Amino acid sequence: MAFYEQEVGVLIPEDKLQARVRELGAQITRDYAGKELTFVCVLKGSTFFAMDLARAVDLPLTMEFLGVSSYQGGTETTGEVRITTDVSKPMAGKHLLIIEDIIDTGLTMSFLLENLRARHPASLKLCSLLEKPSRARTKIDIDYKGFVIDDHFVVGYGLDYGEKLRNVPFIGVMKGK
Ligand SMILES: O=P(O)(O)OC[C@H]1O[C@H](OP(=O)(O)OP(=O)(O)O)[C@H](O)[C@@H]1O
Ligand code: HPA
Repeated sequence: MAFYEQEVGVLIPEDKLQARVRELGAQITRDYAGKELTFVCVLKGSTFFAMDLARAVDLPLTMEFLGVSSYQGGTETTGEVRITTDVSKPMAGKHLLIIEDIIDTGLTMSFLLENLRARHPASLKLCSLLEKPSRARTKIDIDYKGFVIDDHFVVGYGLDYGEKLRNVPFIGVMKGK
């Protein structure tokens, strides 16, 4: 029995996740053909999704990583978004695709979009595996979206609860929460 089975139930199973990642990869491949694409992967939550998606894109892309934190281990945002690690190269003139795990209140993405826009990229788009519209505090347009979910605090496939459960292989919900 896996370590998480008593506390986590399945919301989106692994095979459904992987099938959607392949579809998104094919769509991104078509849309960015002939362009130099840079993934801006948002640490830490998007890492599992970003690694799978990168392998589903049939283009020679570059990967950058940008760390932001606002939940500080809990299930409610602190409302204060901080950059914990910045990208390693200038972003000016590049075709940026932000890779995120979840748009929940939208506060993190609102901050990030403004921050990256100010660096004058050639283009800036957003790919998020999950969207939780019931908790949105600001409107975020998602160019590539995996799944829309109801108001659950989700874990797994990169998403954490108190920094744990990121390595659960599916999108799960905490039992009894
Ligand atoms: O739409 P919002 O309400 O702002 O929530 C979404 C953000 O919250 C999580 O990050 P977190 O701050 O937990 O950092 P982590 O990715 O390192 O877990 C998640 O990975 C998103 O970046
Ligand atoms: O539902 C969630 N789960 C984990 N991390 C999160 N960060 C924002 N929303 C969530």
